[in-house]
Amino acid sequence: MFHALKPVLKADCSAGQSGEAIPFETAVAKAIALAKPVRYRETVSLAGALGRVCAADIHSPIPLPPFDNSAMDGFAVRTADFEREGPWSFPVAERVVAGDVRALENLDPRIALRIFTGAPVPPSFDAVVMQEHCEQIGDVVTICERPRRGRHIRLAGEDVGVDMELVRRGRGLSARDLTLLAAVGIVDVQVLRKIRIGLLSTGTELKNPGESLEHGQIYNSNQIMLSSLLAGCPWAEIVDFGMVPDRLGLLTDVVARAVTSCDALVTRGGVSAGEEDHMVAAVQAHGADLDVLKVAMRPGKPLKVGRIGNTVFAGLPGNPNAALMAFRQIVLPALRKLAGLTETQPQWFSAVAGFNHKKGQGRTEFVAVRISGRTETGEPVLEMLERGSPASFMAIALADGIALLPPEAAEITNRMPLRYEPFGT
Ligand SMILES: Nc1nc2c(c(=O)[nH]1)N[C@H]1C(S)=C(S)[C@@H](COP(=O)(O)OP(=O)(O)OC[C@H]3O[C@@H](n4cnc5c(N)ncnc54)[C@H](O)[C@@H]3O)O[C@H]1N2
Ligand code: MOO
Repeated sequence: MFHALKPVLKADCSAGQSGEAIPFETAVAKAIALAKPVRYRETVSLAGALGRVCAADIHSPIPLPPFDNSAMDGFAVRTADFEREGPWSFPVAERVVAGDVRALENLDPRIALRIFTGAPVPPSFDAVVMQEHCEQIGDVVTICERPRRGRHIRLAGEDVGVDMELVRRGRGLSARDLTLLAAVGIVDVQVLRKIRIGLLSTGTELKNPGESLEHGQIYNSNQIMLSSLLAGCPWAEIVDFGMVPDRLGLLTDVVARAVTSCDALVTRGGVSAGEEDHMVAAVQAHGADLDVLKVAMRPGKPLKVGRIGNTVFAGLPGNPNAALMAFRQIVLPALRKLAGLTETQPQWFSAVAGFNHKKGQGRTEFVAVRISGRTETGEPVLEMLERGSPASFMAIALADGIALLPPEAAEITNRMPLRYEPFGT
């Protein structure tokens, strides 16, 4: 007996599967354009500033080094004292160690000073001779080679000048930035507040790892994928809305909570064409304005991006690799912009294909790849894993990174230049 079939296509195609897919680059530009950077600032200590977004340009309050100092253990001398031919002998008048705060001025002519690495070089002394090139007997040092003026002296301000720009606003503070700030004595920095990102998985089939699985059910893997990716983003704070079955009313309720408390809402699943896909209807019930409805990319085609009032909305497709690629390539750049970061895009490296692959022309494809070798010039040769299936977990788990297969190509042939993004960047 046959059941009456429900019509599959809705007249208004509200899930957004109707219409042309927009090019990948256009989708990235639209997603970035709709994210407006947060403005609220807070002050944090250097110890808590790693990865936070610098809110104002920072200039150096002092020079580096702060004073002329010795780069070697040895003897400080005045090059004008090296008259006629050597060797030259000088009485050793003082011992200057690192941290010596005495003002050693008006010292006698034709003397040398015992000096150590990092110790201040007194005025009028203009070279340091390494102790390996000196012979000290009692209080007299003998030097055989005439030193060059300035030799082994690190001059005040030669590294960093007063007022020099150290870090620019919009930069995610790195360990190297914080090292520089500590070196000039800065204690705390103004950063932009963390953005609050709501995470939500939808799917009646989903169970949490640890729960028992019945036929037809699967474990929710997208949740940990996204929370782990965002755990590496110190400029973001996660609000976890858990898992919600594919029911419009329930989804609408969660969206209502998310828009009042989050700067962005990132959902997974329920954005495709079937009548069990309610995510779009749920956000539209709250007046969502969607700029991206369908992208000429694989995987990730059904990605939705827009705004629900002041909240950025990203509806990732449920297929794990589609969620991963759409998140990394389109949603993450928008979230980075929202957090106030100036650099939003992934960093691509050049590589070459180590495979042949027929692809859809006009579509940008992202495939899991492994480095199988190097060209003569050192570029990675990429092996494509699992033919780019949007639902393969193993391919992504085994991959070294992602290759971008450009839309203009209908076929990728061996040794074709490709863009490659290693995982971990
Ligand atoms: N008639 C059409 N069907 C589909 C189209 C289409 O254009 N027309 N697009 C396909 C593409 S491409 C993708 S990608 C998926 C996206 O679908 P949804 O975003 O609606 O996601 P679901 O249907 O809810 O799930 C898809 C797939 O992923 C699994 N899933 C969902 N959530 C999770 C999770 N948290 N962890 C692990 N796996 C998850 C789910 O069980 C499904 O197998 O639509 C195609 N269909
Ligand atoms: O976006 Mo889908 O993953 O291409 O199948």
